[in-house]
Amino acid sequence: MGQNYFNTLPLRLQLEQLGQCRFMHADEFDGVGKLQGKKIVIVGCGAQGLHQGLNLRDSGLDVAYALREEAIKTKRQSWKNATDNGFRVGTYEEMIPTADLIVNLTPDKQHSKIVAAIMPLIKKGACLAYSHGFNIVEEGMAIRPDITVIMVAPKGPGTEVREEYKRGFGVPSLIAVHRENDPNGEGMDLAKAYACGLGADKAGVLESSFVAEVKSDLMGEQTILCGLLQAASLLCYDKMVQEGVEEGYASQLVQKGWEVISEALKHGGITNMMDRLANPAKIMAFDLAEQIRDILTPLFEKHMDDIMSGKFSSTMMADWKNGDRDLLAWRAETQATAFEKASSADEDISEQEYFDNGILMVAFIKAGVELAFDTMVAAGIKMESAYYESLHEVPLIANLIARKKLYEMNVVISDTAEYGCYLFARAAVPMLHEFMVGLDTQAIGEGLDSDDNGVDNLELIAVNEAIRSSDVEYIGAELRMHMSAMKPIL
Ligand SMILES: NC(=O)C1=CN([C@@H]2O[C@H](COP(=O)(O)OP(=O)(O)OC[C@H]3O[C@@H](n4cnc5c(N)ncnc54)[C@H](OP(=O)(O)O)[C@@H]3O)[C@@H](O)[C@H]2O)C=CC1
Ligand SMILES: CC[C@](O)(C(C)=O)C(=O)O
Ligand SMILES: [Mg+2]
Ligand SMILES: [Mg+2]
Repeated sequence: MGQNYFNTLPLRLQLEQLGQCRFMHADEFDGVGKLQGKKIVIVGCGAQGLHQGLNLRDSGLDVAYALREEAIKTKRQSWKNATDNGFRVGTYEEMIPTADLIVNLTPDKQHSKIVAAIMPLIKKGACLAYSHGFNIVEEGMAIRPDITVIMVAPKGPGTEVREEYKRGFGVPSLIAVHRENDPNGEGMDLAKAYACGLGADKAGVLESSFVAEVKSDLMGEQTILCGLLQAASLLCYDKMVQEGVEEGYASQLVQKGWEVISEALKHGGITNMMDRLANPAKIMAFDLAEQIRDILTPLFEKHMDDIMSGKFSSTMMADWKNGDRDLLAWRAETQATAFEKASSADEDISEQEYFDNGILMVAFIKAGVELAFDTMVAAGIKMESAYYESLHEVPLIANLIARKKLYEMNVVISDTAEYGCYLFARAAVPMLHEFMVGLDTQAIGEGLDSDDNGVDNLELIAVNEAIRSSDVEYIGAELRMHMSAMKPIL
Protein backbone atom coordinates (compact mmCIF):
# COMPACT_ATOMS: atom_id res chain seq x y z
CA MET A 1 0.00 0.00 0.00
CA GLY A 2 1.26 3.48 -0.84
CA GLN A 3 0.60 6.90 0.60
CA ASN A 4 -2.74 8.71 0.44
CA TYR A 5 -2.66 9.77 -3.25
CA PHE A 6 -4.78 12.91 -2.76
CA ASN A 7 -2.46 14.13 -0.02
CA THR A 8 0.58 13.70 -2.28
CA LEU A 9 -0.87 16.06 -4.90
CA PRO A 10 0.05 19.75 -4.89
CA LEU A 11 -2.88 22.03 -3.98
CA ARG A 12 -3.24 23.05 -7.63
CA LEU A 13 -3.93 19.45 -8.65
CA GLN A 14 -6.04 18.69 -5.60
CA LEU A 15 -8.37 21.53 -6.57
CA GLU A 16 -8.33 20.58 -10.24
CA GLN A 17 -9.20 16.95 -9.46
CA LEU A 18 -11.88 17.82 -6.91
CA GLY A 19 -13.52 20.22 -9.32
CA GLN A 20 -13.58 17.81 -12.25
CA CYS A 21 -17.23 17.36 -13.12
CA ARG A 22 -18.94 17.65 -16.47
CA PHE A 23 -22.42 16.48 -17.31
CA MET A 24 -22.11 14.40 -20.48
CA HIS A 25 -24.73 14.75 -23.17
CA ALA A 26 -26.48 11.80 -24.76
CA ASP A 27 -24.79 12.38 -28.11
CA GLU A 28 -21.36 11.82 -26.54
CA PHE A 29 -22.18 8.14 -26.06
CA ASP A 30 -21.79 5.55 -28.74
CA GLY A 31 -23.18 2.45 -27.04
CA VAL A 32 -21.04 -0.47 -25.96
CA GLY A 33 -19.17 -0.73 -29.28
CA LYS A 34 -15.73 -0.11 -27.81
CA LEU A 35 -16.16 -3.21 -25.60
CA GLN A 36 -17.88 -5.41 -28.16
CA GLY A 37 -15.93 -8.61 -28.75
CA LYS A 38 -13.67 -7.87 -25.78
CA LYS A 39 -13.41 -10.18 -22.79
CA ILE A 40 -14.68 -8.67 -19.57
CA VAL A 41 -13.74 -10.40 -16.33
CA ILE A 42 -15.35 -9.18 -13.13
CA VAL A 43 -13.48 -9.94 -9.92
CA GLY A 44 -16.03 -10.60 -7.17
CA CYS A 45 -19.69 -11.42 -7.53
CA GLY A 46 -21.39 -9.56 -4.69
CA ALA A 47 -23.64 -6.51 -4.50
CA GLN A 48 -22.20 -4.64 -7.49
CA GLY A 49 -20.43 -7.55 -9.17
CA LEU A 50 -23.49 -9.67 -9.86
CA HIS A 51 -25.79 -6.86 -10.92
CA GLN A 52 -23.29 -5.04 -13.09
CA GLY A 53 -22.43 -8.35 -14.77
CA LEU A 54 -26.08 -9.05 -15.57
CA ASN A 55 -26.53 -5.58 -17.07
CA LEU A 56 -23.32 -5.80 -19.13
CA ARG A 57 -24.30 -9.23 -20.48
CA ASP A 58 -27.83 -8.07 -21.32
CA SER A 59 -26.17 -5.20 -23.19
CA GLY A 60 -24.50 -7.77 -25.43
CA LEU A 61 -21.08 -8.01 -23.80
CA ASP A 62 -18.93 -11.05 -23.00
CA VAL A 63 -18.78 -11.30 -19.21
CA ALA A 64 -17.14 -13.90 -16.96
CA TYR A 65 -16.03 -13.92 -13.32
CA ALA A 66 -12.76 -14.43 -11.49
CA LEU A 67 -13.18 -15.54 -7.89
CA ARG A 68 -10.67 -16.51 -5.24
CA GLU A 69 -9.94 -20.20 -5.25
CA GLU A 70 -11.60 -20.98 -1.92
CA ALA A 71 -14.86 -19.34 -3.08
CA ILE A 72 -14.96 -21.75 -6.03
CA LYS A 73 -13.90 -24.81 -4.05
CA THR A 74 -16.39 -24.24 -1.26
CA LYS A 75 -19.12 -22.95 -3.59
CA ARG A 76 -19.56 -19.74 -1.66
CA GLN A 77 -22.42 -17.32 -2.31
CA SER A 78 -20.37 -15.42 -4.89
CA TRP A 79 -19.79 -18.65 -6.82
CA LYS A 80 -23.52 -19.45 -6.62
CA ASN A 81 -24.45 -15.93 -7.75
CA ALA A 82 -22.33 -16.29 -10.86
CA THR A 83 -23.00 -19.92 -11.78
CA ASP A 84 -26.76 -19.83 -11.04
CA ASN A 85 -26.91 -17.02 -13.57
CA GLY A 86 -25.02 -19.01 -16.19
CA PHE A 87 -21.72 -17.11 -16.09
CA ARG A 88 -18.32 -18.72 -16.61
CA VAL A 89 -16.26 -18.68 -13.43
CA GLY A 90 -12.58 -19.36 -12.88
CA THR A 91 -9.62 -18.59 -10.66
CA TYR A 92 -7.50 -15.47 -11.08
CA GLU A 93 -4.87 -17.54 -12.92
CA GLU A 94 -7.46 -18.93 -15.34
CA MET A 95 -9.41 -15.76 -16.03
CA ILE A 96 -7.32 -12.61 -15.59
CA PRO A 97 -4.77 -13.27 -18.39
CA THR A 98 -7.64 -13.65 -20.89
CA ALA A 99 -9.27 -10.33 -20.04
CA ASP A 100 -9.25 -7.07 -21.95
CA LEU A 101 -11.21 -5.36 -19.18
CA ILE A 102 -10.90 -6.45 -15.57
CA VAL A 103 -13.53 -4.95 -13.29
CA ASN A 104 -12.58 -5.03 -9.62
CA LEU A 105 -15.83 -5.35 -7.68
CA THR A 106 -14.55 -6.73 -4.41
CA PRO A 107 -14.86 -4.87 -1.08
CA ASP A 108 -12.61 -1.82 -0.82
CA LYS A 109 -10.85 -3.20 2.21
CA GLN A 110 -9.52 -6.12 0.12
CA HIS A 111 -8.39 -4.04 -2.86
CA SER A 112 -4.70 -3.63 -2.01
CA LYS A 113 -4.30 -7.37 -1.57
CA ILE A 114 -6.43 -8.37 -4.56
CA VAL A 115 -4.99 -5.84 -6.98
CA ALA A 116 -1.47 -6.86 -5.95
CA ALA A 117 -2.41 -10.51 -6.64
CA ILE A 118 -4.01 -9.93 -10.05
CA MET A 119 -1.67 -7.24 -11.39
CA PRO A 120 1.07 -9.66 -12.55
CA LEU A 121 -1.61 -11.68 -14.39
CA ILE A 122 -3.10 -8.75 -16.32
CA LYS A 123 -2.09 -8.82 -19.95
CA LYS A 124 -0.07 -5.92 -21.33
CA GLY A 125 -2.20 -2.95 -22.31
CA ALA A 126 -5.42 -4.22 -20.72
CA CYS A 127 -7.76 -2.06 -18.67
CA LEU A 128 -8.50 -2.27 -14.94
CA ALA A 129 -11.78 -0.74 -13.77
CA TYR A 130 -13.18 0.20 -10.37
CA SER A 131 -16.60 1.36 -9.16
CA HIS A 132 -15.15 3.39 -6.31
CA GLY A 133 -11.73 4.99 -6.18
CA PHE A 134 -10.79 4.35 -2.53
CA ASN A 135 -7.87 2.05 -3.36
CA ILE A 136 -6.34 4.53 -5.78
CA VAL A 137 -7.05 7.76 -3.88
CA GLU A 138 -6.92 6.86 -0.19
CA GLU A 139 -4.51 3.91 -0.30
CA GLY A 140 -2.38 5.27 -3.13
CA MET A 141 -2.25 1.99 -5.04
CA ALA A 142 0.16 2.30 -7.95
CA ILE A 143 -0.89 0.37 -11.04
CA ARG A 144 1.53 -0.94 -13.70
CA PRO A 145 2.05 1.87 -16.20
CA ASP A 146 0.93 -0.09 -19.28
CA ILE A 147 -2.50 -0.71 -17.72
CA THR A 148 -5.34 1.75 -18.32
CA VAL A 149 -7.22 2.51 -15.11
CA ILE A 150 -10.82 3.70 -15.27
CA MET A 151 -13.82 4.03 -13.03
CA VAL A 152 -17.55 3.74 -13.57
CA ALA A 153 -19.15 4.46 -10.22
CA PRO A 154 -22.91 3.93 -10.12
CA LYS A 155 -24.58 6.30 -7.69
CA GLY A 156 -26.82 3.61 -6.28
CA PRO A 157 -26.77 0.19 -4.61
CA GLY A 158 -26.11 -2.87 -6.78
CA THR A 159 -29.68 -4.15 -6.49
CA GLU A 160 -30.96 -0.82 -7.78
CA VAL A 161 -28.38 -0.79 -10.61
CA ARG A 162 -30.13 -3.95 -11.82
CA GLU A 163 -33.71 -2.87 -11.10
CA GLU A 164 -33.30 0.44 -12.92
CA TYR A 165 -31.72 -1.33 -15.90
CA LYS A 166 -34.63 -3.79 -16.08
CA ARG A 167 -36.97 -0.80 -16.16
CA GLY A 168 -35.09 0.38 -19.26
CA PHE A 169 -33.17 2.99 -17.36
CA GLY A 170 -30.04 3.10 -15.20
CA VAL A 171 -28.58 4.89 -12.22
CA PRO A 172 -26.52 8.05 -12.70
CA SER A 173 -22.82 7.31 -12.65
CA LEU A 174 -19.51 9.08 -12.37
CA ILE A 175 -16.88 8.02 -14.86
CA ALA A 176 -13.17 8.79 -14.72
CA VAL A 177 -9.75 7.86 -15.99
CA HIS A 178 -6.91 7.78 -13.45
CA ARG A 179 -4.59 10.60 -14.48
CA GLU A 180 -1.53 8.38 -13.83
CA ASN A 181 -2.75 5.47 -16.03
CA ASP A 182 -3.99 6.26 -19.52
CA PRO A 183 -1.11 4.97 -21.64
CA ASN A 184 -3.06 4.66 -24.88
CA GLY A 185 -5.47 7.56 -24.42
CA GLU A 186 -8.44 5.20 -24.63
CA GLY A 187 -9.58 5.28 -21.01
CA MET A 188 -12.50 7.65 -21.53
CA ASP A 189 -13.90 5.68 -24.50
CA LEU A 190 -13.72 2.47 -22.48
CA ALA A 191 -15.40 4.11 -19.49
CA LYS A 192 -18.19 5.49 -21.72
CA ALA A 193 -18.84 2.05 -23.24
CA TYR A 194 -18.90 0.43 -19.78
CA ALA A 195 -21.33 3.12 -18.55
CA CYS A 196 -23.61 2.40 -21.54
CA GLY A 197 -23.48 -1.31 -20.72
CA LEU A 198 -24.87 -0.51 -17.26
CA GLY A 199 -27.60 1.78 -18.66
CA ALA A 200 -26.09 4.78 -16.87
CA ASP A 201 -26.10 6.94 -20.00
CA LYS A 202 -29.91 6.95 -19.81
CA ALA A 203 -29.82 8.44 -16.31
CA GLY A 204 -26.94 10.90 -16.33
CA VAL A 205 -23.18 10.50 -16.48
CA LEU A 206 -20.64 12.92 -15.06
CA GLU A 207 -17.10 13.02 -16.39
CA SER A 208 -15.33 13.13 -13.07
CA SER A 209 -12.03 12.15 -11.45
CA PHE A 210 -11.07 9.40 -9.02
CA VAL A 211 -10.53 12.08 -6.38
CA ALA A 212 -13.90 13.81 -6.82
CA GLU A 213 -15.74 10.48 -6.79
CA VAL A 214 -14.09 9.24 -3.61
CA LYS A 215 -14.47 12.41 -1.58
CA SER A 216 -18.13 12.90 -2.58
CA ASP A 217 -19.13 9.23 -2.32
CA LEU A 218 -17.72 8.89 1.20
CA MET A 219 -19.48 12.06 2.29
CA GLY A 220 -22.87 11.13 0.84
CA GLU A 221 -22.91 7.64 2.28
CA GLN A 222 -21.77 8.65 5.75
CA THR A 223 -24.22 11.50 6.16
CA ILE A 224 -27.55 11.81 4.39
CA LEU A 225 -27.70 8.49 2.57
CA CYS A 226 -27.01 6.01 5.29
CA GLY A 227 -25.88 7.67 8.52
CA LEU A 228 -28.75 10.12 8.79
CA LEU A 229 -31.41 7.64 7.65
CA GLN A 230 -30.14 5.22 10.29
CA ALA A 231 -30.02 7.83 13.09
CA ALA A 232 -33.44 9.24 12.18
CA SER A 233 -35.03 5.77 11.93
CA LEU A 234 -33.93 4.93 15.47
CA LEU A 235 -34.94 8.31 16.88
CA CYS A 236 -38.36 8.44 15.20
CA TYR A 237 -39.26 4.90 16.23
CA ASP A 238 -38.15 5.31 19.86
CA LYS A 239 -39.99 8.63 20.16
CA MET A 240 -43.26 7.18 18.90
CA VAL A 241 -43.10 4.20 21.23
CA GLN A 242 -42.28 6.44 24.21
CA GLU A 243 -45.34 8.53 23.34
CA GLY A 244 -47.60 5.49 23.26
CA VAL A 245 -47.85 4.86 19.52
CA GLU A 246 -48.38 1.17 18.83
CA GLU A 247 -45.03 -0.54 18.05
CA GLY A 248 -46.08 -2.25 14.82
CA TYR A 249 -47.50 0.99 13.42
CA ALA A 250 -44.41 2.99 14.48
CA SER A 251 -42.14 0.43 12.88
CA GLN A 252 -44.12 0.43 9.63
CA LEU A 253 -44.32 4.22 9.48
CA VAL A 254 -40.52 4.46 9.61
CA GLN A 255 -39.64 1.40 7.56
CA LYS A 256 -41.91 2.21 4.62
CA GLY A 257 -42.13 5.95 5.20
CA TRP A 258 -38.64 6.78 3.87
CA GLU A 259 -39.53 5.13 0.58
CA VAL A 260 -42.89 6.86 0.17
CA ILE A 261 -41.62 10.27 1.20
CA SER A 262 -38.47 10.11 -0.89
CA GLU A 263 -40.42 9.04 -3.97
CA ALA A 264 -41.82 12.59 -3.92
CA LEU A 265 -38.26 13.87 -3.63
CA LYS A 266 -37.16 11.85 -6.61
CA HIS A 267 -39.79 13.33 -8.89
CA GLY A 268 -39.84 16.93 -7.79
CA GLY A 269 -37.07 17.58 -5.30
CA ILE A 270 -37.45 19.06 -1.83
CA THR A 271 -40.14 21.42 -3.14
CA ASN A 272 -42.43 18.60 -4.19
CA MET A 273 -41.75 16.61 -1.04
CA MET A 274 -42.69 19.59 1.12
CA ASP A 275 -45.73 20.34 -1.07
CA ARG A 276 -47.13 16.94 -0.13
CA LEU A 277 -47.79 18.34 3.35
CA ALA A 278 -50.76 20.52 4.25
CA ASN A 279 -49.67 24.12 4.82
CA PRO A 280 -49.45 24.06 8.65
CA ALA A 281 -47.55 20.75 8.51
CA LYS A 282 -45.23 22.17 5.87
CA ILE A 283 -44.39 25.12 8.10
CA MET A 284 -43.77 22.75 11.00
CA ALA A 285 -41.49 20.53 8.88
CA PHE A 286 -39.62 23.61 7.70
CA ASP A 287 -39.03 24.82 11.27
CA LEU A 288 -37.94 21.37 12.44
CA ALA A 289 -35.54 21.09 9.51
CA GLU A 290 -33.99 24.43 10.42
CA GLN A 291 -33.41 23.20 13.97
CA ILE A 292 -31.91 19.92 12.72
CA ARG A 293 -29.61 21.88 10.40
CA ASP A 294 -28.36 24.01 13.28
CA ILE A 295 -27.69 20.99 15.46
CA LEU A 296 -26.02 18.81 12.84
CA THR A 297 -24.00 21.35 10.83
CA PRO A 298 -20.83 20.75 12.90
CA LEU A 299 -21.14 16.98 12.42
CA PHE A 300 -21.56 17.24 8.65
CA GLU A 301 -18.55 19.56 8.53
CA LYS A 302 -16.47 17.21 10.66
CA HIS A 303 -17.20 14.30 8.34
CA MET A 304 -16.29 16.37 5.27
CA ASP A 305 -13.09 17.67 6.88
CA ASP A 306 -12.01 14.20 7.98
CA ILE A 307 -12.71 12.79 4.53
CA MET A 308 -10.69 15.56 2.86
CA SER A 309 -7.73 15.28 5.22
CA GLY A 310 -7.56 11.49 5.02
CA LYS A 311 -8.30 11.15 8.75
CA PHE A 312 -11.46 9.18 8.06
CA SER A 313 -9.77 6.70 5.76
CA SER A 314 -6.78 6.17 8.05
CA THR A 315 -9.12 5.57 11.01
CA MET A 316 -11.15 3.06 9.04
CA MET A 317 -8.04 1.33 7.73
CA ALA A 318 -6.79 1.01 11.31
CA ASP A 319 -10.04 -0.81 12.07
CA TRP A 320 -9.45 -3.13 9.08
CA LYS A 321 -6.06 -3.99 10.56
CA ASN A 322 -7.76 -4.56 13.89
CA GLY A 323 -10.00 -7.28 12.49
CA ASP A 324 -12.96 -4.86 12.01
CA ARG A 325 -13.41 -4.59 15.77
CA ASP A 326 -15.39 -1.33 15.63
CA LEU A 327 -17.39 -2.26 12.54
CA LEU A 328 -18.51 -5.57 14.01
CA ALA A 329 -19.39 -4.03 17.39
CA TRP A 330 -21.41 -1.25 15.70
CA ARG A 331 -23.16 -3.75 13.45
CA ALA A 332 -24.21 -5.82 16.48
CA GLU A 333 -25.31 -2.68 18.31
CA THR A 334 -27.53 -1.68 15.34
CA GLN A 335 -29.07 -5.13 15.13
CA ALA A 336 -29.96 -4.93 18.82
CA THR A 337 -31.92 -1.65 18.55
CA ALA A 338 -35.64 -1.62 19.31
CA PHE A 339 -36.43 -0.48 15.76
CA GLU A 340 -34.53 -3.34 14.15
CA LYS A 341 -36.14 -5.88 16.46
CA ALA A 342 -39.72 -4.60 16.08
CA SER A 343 -42.04 -6.26 13.58
CA SER A 344 -43.73 -3.82 11.28
CA ALA A 345 -47.50 -3.99 11.12
CA ASP A 346 -49.08 -4.68 7.77
CA GLU A 347 -51.59 -1.89 8.01
CA ASP A 348 -53.16 -0.21 5.08
CA ILE A 349 -51.42 3.12 5.55
CA SER A 350 -52.29 5.45 2.70
CA GLU A 351 -49.53 7.23 0.83
CA GLN A 352 -50.70 10.58 2.22
CA GLU A 353 -50.73 9.29 5.80
CA TYR A 354 -46.98 8.65 5.62
CA PHE A 355 -46.51 12.36 5.01
CA ASP A 356 -49.17 13.58 7.45
CA ASN A 357 -47.91 11.42 10.34
CA GLY A 358 -44.25 11.63 9.36
CA ILE A 359 -43.65 15.40 9.46
CA LEU A 360 -40.38 14.88 11.34
CA MET A 361 -39.19 12.37 8.74
CA VAL A 362 -39.80 14.95 6.01
CA ALA A 363 -37.82 17.45 8.07
CA PHE A 364 -34.93 15.01 8.49
CA ILE A 365 -34.74 14.41 4.75
CA LYS A 366 -34.89 18.12 3.94
CA ALA A 367 -32.21 19.04 6.47
CA GLY A 368 -29.98 16.09 5.60
CA VAL A 369 -30.09 16.59 1.84
CA GLU A 370 -29.42 20.32 2.12
CA LEU A 371 -26.63 19.91 4.65
CA ALA A 372 -24.88 17.17 2.68
CA PHE A 373 -25.21 19.10 -0.58
CA ASP A 374 -24.10 22.46 0.85
CA THR A 375 -21.18 20.98 2.81
CA MET A 376 -19.88 19.12 -0.23
CA VAL A 377 -20.17 22.19 -2.45
CA ALA A 378 -18.41 24.36 0.15
CA ALA A 379 -15.55 21.85 0.10
CA GLY A 380 -15.05 22.18 -3.66
CA ILE A 381 -17.24 19.34 -4.96
CA LYS A 382 -19.34 20.40 -7.92
CA MET A 383 -23.09 20.72 -7.59
CA GLU A 384 -23.94 17.93 -10.05
CA SER A 385 -21.87 15.43 -8.08
CA ALA A 386 -23.19 16.70 -4.76
CA TYR A 387 -26.75 16.30 -6.07
CA TYR A 388 -26.24 12.67 -7.12
CA GLU A 389 -24.57 11.93 -3.78
CA SER A 390 -27.36 13.46 -1.76
CA LEU A 391 -30.87 14.00 -3.07
CA HIS A 392 -30.78 11.59 -5.98
CA GLU A 393 -29.67 8.55 -4.02
CA VAL A 394 -31.97 8.92 -1.00
CA PRO A 395 -34.88 7.02 -2.64
CA LEU A 396 -32.55 4.21 -3.72
CA ILE A 397 -31.35 3.71 -0.15
CA ALA A 398 -34.90 4.13 1.18
CA ASN A 399 -35.94 1.18 -1.03
CA LEU A 400 -33.47 -0.98 0.91
CA ILE A 401 -34.83 0.04 4.31
CA ALA A 402 -38.36 -0.64 3.06
CA ARG A 403 -37.30 -4.23 2.31
CA LYS A 404 -35.58 -5.31 5.52
CA LYS A 405 -34.84 -2.19 7.52
CA LEU A 406 -31.32 -1.09 8.46
CA TYR A 407 -30.09 -4.66 8.15
CA GLU A 408 -30.81 -4.69 4.41
CA MET A 409 -29.29 -1.27 3.91
CA ASN A 410 -26.08 -2.20 5.70
CA VAL A 411 -25.79 -5.53 3.87
CA VAL A 412 -26.28 -4.08 0.40
CA ILE A 413 -24.07 -1.01 0.73
CA SER A 414 -20.29 -1.37 0.64
CA ASP A 415 -18.30 -2.14 3.79
CA THR A 416 -16.85 1.34 3.56
CA ALA A 417 -20.31 2.89 3.54
CA GLU A 418 -21.43 0.68 6.42
CA TYR A 419 -18.51 1.78 8.58
CA GLY A 420 -19.13 5.47 7.81
CA CYS A 421 -22.86 5.08 8.40
CA TYR A 422 -22.38 3.79 11.95
CA LEU A 423 -19.72 6.40 12.65
CA PHE A 424 -22.13 9.21 11.76
CA ALA A 425 -25.28 7.72 13.31
CA ARG A 426 -23.58 7.03 16.65
CA ALA A 427 -22.55 10.69 16.85
CA ALA A 428 -25.82 12.14 15.53
CA VAL A 429 -28.21 10.33 17.91
CA PRO A 430 -26.91 11.90 21.15
CA MET A 431 -26.60 15.32 19.50
CA LEU A 432 -30.32 15.21 18.68
CA HIS A 433 -31.41 14.01 22.13
CA GLU A 434 -32.67 17.32 23.52
CA PHE A 435 -34.35 18.27 20.26
CA MET A 436 -36.27 14.99 20.32
CA VAL A 437 -37.36 15.48 23.95
CA GLY A 438 -39.13 18.67 22.91
CA LEU A 439 -41.30 16.93 20.28
CA ASP A 440 -44.60 15.07 20.51
CA THR A 441 -46.72 12.85 18.27
CA GLN A 442 -47.78 15.78 16.14
CA ALA A 443 -44.28 15.76 14.66
CA ILE A 444 -44.10 11.98 14.39
CA GLY A 445 -46.77 9.31 14.71
CA GLU A 446 -50.14 11.05 14.67
CA GLY A 447 -49.86 14.27 12.71
CA LEU A 448 -51.22 17.69 13.57
CA ASP A 449 -54.06 17.55 16.05
CA SER A 450 -56.04 20.34 14.43
CA ASP A 451 -58.14 20.15 11.26
CA ASP A 452 -57.67 23.85 10.74
CA ASN A 453 -55.46 24.33 7.70
CA GLY A 454 -55.18 28.07 8.22
CA VAL A 455 -51.74 29.70 8.04
CA ASP A 456 -50.34 33.17 7.89
CA ASN A 457 -49.96 34.18 4.23
CA LEU A 458 -46.67 35.98 4.66
CA GLU A 459 -45.16 33.13 6.65
CA LEU A 460 -46.21 30.62 4.00
CA ILE A 461 -44.78 32.77 1.21
CA ALA A 462 -41.47 33.09 3.04
CA VAL A 463 -41.30 29.34 3.72
CA ASN A 464 -42.13 28.44 0.12
CA GLU A 465 -39.55 30.90 -1.14
CA ALA A 466 -36.86 29.51 1.16
CA ILE A 467 -37.62 25.93 0.12
CA ARG A 468 -37.46 26.73 -3.58
CA SER A 469 -34.50 29.04 -3.75
CA SER A 470 -31.64 26.73 -3.04
CA ASP A 471 -28.85 25.41 -5.23
CA VAL A 472 -29.86 21.80 -4.68
CA GLU A 473 -33.30 22.62 -6.07
CA TYR A 474 -31.92 24.51 -9.08
CA ILE A 475 -29.42 21.86 -10.10
CA GLY A 476 -31.88 19.09 -9.29
CA ALA A 477 -34.52 20.45 -11.64
CA GLU A 478 -31.93 20.57 -14.43
CA LEU A 479 -30.57 17.06 -13.83
CA ARG A 480 -34.01 15.50 -13.44
CA MET A 481 -34.93 16.71 -16.92
CA HIS A 482 -32.41 14.15 -18.18
CA MET A 483 -34.15 11.34 -16.32
CA SER A 484 -37.32 11.31 -18.33
CA ALA A 485 -37.66 7.54 -18.23
CA MET A 486 -38.25 7.52 -14.45
CA LYS A 487 -41.37 5.68 -13.44
CA PRO A 488 -43.00 5.66 -10.02
CA ILE A 489 -42.20 2.67 -7.75
CA LEU A 490 -45.56 2.61 -5.99
N1 LIG B 1 -22.40 -1.99 -2.51
C1 LIG B 1 -22.76 -1.11 -3.43
O1 LIG B 1 -23.91 -1.02 -3.77
C2 LIG B 1 -21.75 -0.20 -4.05
C3 LIG B 1 -20.44 -0.57 -4.08
N2 LIG B 1 -19.55 0.18 -4.80
C4 LIG B 1 -18.18 -0.26 -4.88
O2 LIG B 1 -18.16 -1.51 -5.57
C5 LIG B 1 -17.09 -2.33 -5.07
C6 LIG B 1 -17.65 -3.66 -4.63
O3 LIG B 1 -18.45 -3.43 -3.47
P1 LIG B 1 -19.61 -4.43 -3.06
O4 LIG B 1 -20.34 -4.85 -4.27
O5 LIG B 1 -20.33 -3.79 -1.94
O6 LIG B 1 -18.75 -5.63 -2.52
P2 LIG B 1 -19.28 -6.97 -1.84
O7 LIG B 1 -18.93 -6.94 -0.41
O8 LIG B 1 -20.70 -7.23 -2.17
O9 LIG B 1 -18.32 -7.96 -2.63
C7 LIG B 1 -18.25 -9.22 -2.33
C8 LIG B 1 -17.46 -9.96 -3.41
O10 LIG B 1 -16.06 -9.78 -3.21
C9 LIG B 1 -15.47 -11.06 -2.96
N3 LIG B 1 -14.45 -10.98 -1.92
C10 LIG B 1 -14.59 -10.60 -0.63
N4 LIG B 1 -13.42 -10.66 0.00
C11 LIG B 1 -12.53 -11.12 -0.89
C12 LIG B 1 -11.15 -11.42 -0.84
N5 LIG B 1 -10.44 -11.25 0.27
N6 LIG B 1 -10.55 -11.89 -1.95
C13 LIG B 1 -11.26 -12.05 -3.09
N7 LIG B 1 -12.56 -11.80 -3.21
C14 LIG B 1 -13.18 -11.34 -2.12
C15 LIG B 1 -16.63 -11.92 -2.47
O11 LIG B 1 -16.35 -13.25 -2.80
P3 LIG B 1 -16.13 -14.40 -1.72
O12 LIG B 1 -17.30 -15.29 -1.89
O13 LIG B 1 -14.86 -14.99 -2.14
O14 LIG B 1 -16.08 -13.78 -0.34
C16 LIG B 1 -17.77 -11.39 -3.31
O15 LIG B 1 -17.75 -11.93 -4.58
C17 LIG B 1 -16.44 -1.52 -3.96
O16 LIG B 1 -15.37 -0.81 -4.51
C18 LIG B 1 -17.53 -0.54 -3.54
O17 LIG B 1 -17.08 0.64 -2.96
C19 LIG B 1 -19.92 1.29 -5.52
C20 LIG B 1 -21.23 1.71 -5.51
C21 LIG B 1 -22.21 1.04 -4.70
C1 LIG C 1 -24.55 4.85 -0.42
C2 LIG C 1 -23.54 3.78 -0.31
C3 LIG C 1 -22.69 3.54 -1.53
O1 LIG C 1 -21.82 4.62 -1.76
C4 LIG C 1 -23.61 3.39 -2.71
C5 LIG C 1 -24.60 2.33 -2.74
O2 LIG C 1 -23.60 4.25 -3.57
C6 LIG C 1 -21.86 2.29 -1.25
O3 LIG C 1 -20.64 2.44 -1.13
O4 LIG C 1 -22.44 1.22 -1.11
MG1 LIG D 1 -22.07 5.57 -3.53
MG1 LIG E 1 -19.73 4.12 -1.55
